[in-house]
Amino acid sequence: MSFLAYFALIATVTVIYLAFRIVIFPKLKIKKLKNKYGDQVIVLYNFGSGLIQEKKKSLKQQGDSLGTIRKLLWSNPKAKAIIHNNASGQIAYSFIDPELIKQVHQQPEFFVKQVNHPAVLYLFSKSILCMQGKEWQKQRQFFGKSFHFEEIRNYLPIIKETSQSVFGSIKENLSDSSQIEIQVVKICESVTSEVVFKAFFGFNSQNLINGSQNSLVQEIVSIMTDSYRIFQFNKLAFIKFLIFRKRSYDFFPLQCEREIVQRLRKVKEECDKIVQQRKQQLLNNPSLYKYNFLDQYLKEILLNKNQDIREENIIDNFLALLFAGTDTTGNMVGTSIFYLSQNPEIQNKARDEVIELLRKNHQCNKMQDLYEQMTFEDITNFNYLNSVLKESLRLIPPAVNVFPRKVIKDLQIGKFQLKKGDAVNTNFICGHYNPQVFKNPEQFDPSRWMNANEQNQFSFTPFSLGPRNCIGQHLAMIEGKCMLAYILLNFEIIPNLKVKVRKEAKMSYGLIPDNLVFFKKNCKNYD
Ligand code: HEM
Repeated sequence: MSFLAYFALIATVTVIYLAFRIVIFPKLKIKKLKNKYGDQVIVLYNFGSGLIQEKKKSLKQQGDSLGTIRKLLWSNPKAKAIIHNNASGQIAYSFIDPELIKQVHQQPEFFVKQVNHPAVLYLFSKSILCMQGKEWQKQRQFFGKSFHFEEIRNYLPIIKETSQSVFGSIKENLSDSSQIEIQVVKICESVTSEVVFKAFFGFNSQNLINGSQNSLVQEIVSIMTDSYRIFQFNKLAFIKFLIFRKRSYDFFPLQCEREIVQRLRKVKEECDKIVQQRKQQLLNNPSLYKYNFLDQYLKEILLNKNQDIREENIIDNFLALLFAGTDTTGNMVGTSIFYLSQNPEIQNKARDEVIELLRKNHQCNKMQDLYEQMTFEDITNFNYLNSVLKESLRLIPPAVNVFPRKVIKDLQIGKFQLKKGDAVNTNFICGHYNPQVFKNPEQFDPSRWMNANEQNQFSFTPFSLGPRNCIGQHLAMIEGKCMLAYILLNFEIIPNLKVKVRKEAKMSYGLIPDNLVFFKKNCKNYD
């Protein structure tokens, strides 16, 4: 047989295999499942892309990536799950019913996290985010201690100082009468990313990477965004991803993929330099240990000789915290700032709470002094501000899609029989907009959270649930309240009426464009 004939044969077999895997198998299976479960399920098939295509269409037509899903839910009130295809032809269940979501997340032994994105794997495969089983348990136990609610008070000085430095520089550039357009998520992310960096390494991230204008943190955040964009907008990269999945950077790399890999390598090398330097310092002088993640790691390894904690996990875990804690928390605070701008009464009420509580607890009047005196206890007592953040998380949960889970043993979830190899995608948005739990679900109403009866822990799950829930949730809420307290004390938040706001599910779910509000110096007299 000639080379050409071989090539034609292989190409034909590949096309037939892909047609079966991506089109015929999922279509038949979805039809079968619809017959079996009837109106308990909504079914969706999108050629080669699963829900990704549905979200793109929905953003274009309705200005909300999740608009179609929301409409489907409302027109199918009996549905407990959406069954759809994933990009690779896998069958995926997205449960709607909170009880079923709870059952999935409380039985992690039946699932593994399915992480296919090559950049995510390159950056985090040896981190808590991607690990499974016993390895994950060890990491979670070690990290869990530092993220305990009471431990977060140790990071408050870092959070206060970073918020003040970022938002304070905006204030310095404003005269009493002027106002300035604010890129809300971008500015909030510059706080949240720096907080993770400082909490991890104990100093700030000003050091530049050779050849880049960015600080180390900015470079990492920008690599993550760029690598997601490649899949979104480069069709060739996406097709390669469908075929090679997590190895797609390894085969026939495109120029843009090569660049990402180079940048990833550089970032890891920079982080490694920091770790090695600190290790040497501590070996020379153990009395230098401080309260930060890196020193705690090195203490376990060098002093306590803990075999479970390994040096090779340090950088991946730092990158994982940065990935998990920057964009999410930035979007939560950015969304809150947007809603406060749209609702002046709520904004005033939140500001009044902060000023009254701080004045009651401290002997000072000026906004700057109040912020400087603010303690961990004050922040935990900002109940209304807490409700503002929760209401933003309900309406626009930044982590709307958790990593898909792959079923590793057949199991029953409610009436649904899940087979080994199926995927489970969780869409928290469904519970968050359930009108039976939240009256007027589309309305931004923080006061609903002041009434404890209205809370339903399984319908409101922005931080996921079960043993693999968000380890950084207390840190995120304290950061959020601290940033909002600074903003409310120092600025009036004014809506940018020129922008047409949309809701996009990309790396996080959030509002676009980013220039959502103006800040004006708060010159009111509160005496
Ligand atoms: C508003 C802010 C945040 C939201 C909405 C959020 C949401 C979530 C969600 C939904 C998960 C589960 C993901 C999954 O199972 O696939 C998760 C996991 C995680 N989050 Fe967060 N997160 C936030 C902030 C943070 C912060 C500030 C940090 C740390 C600096 C953090 C670190 C992590 C880590 C390490 C995991 C993986 C935990 C594990 O697998 O054991 N998150 N987060």
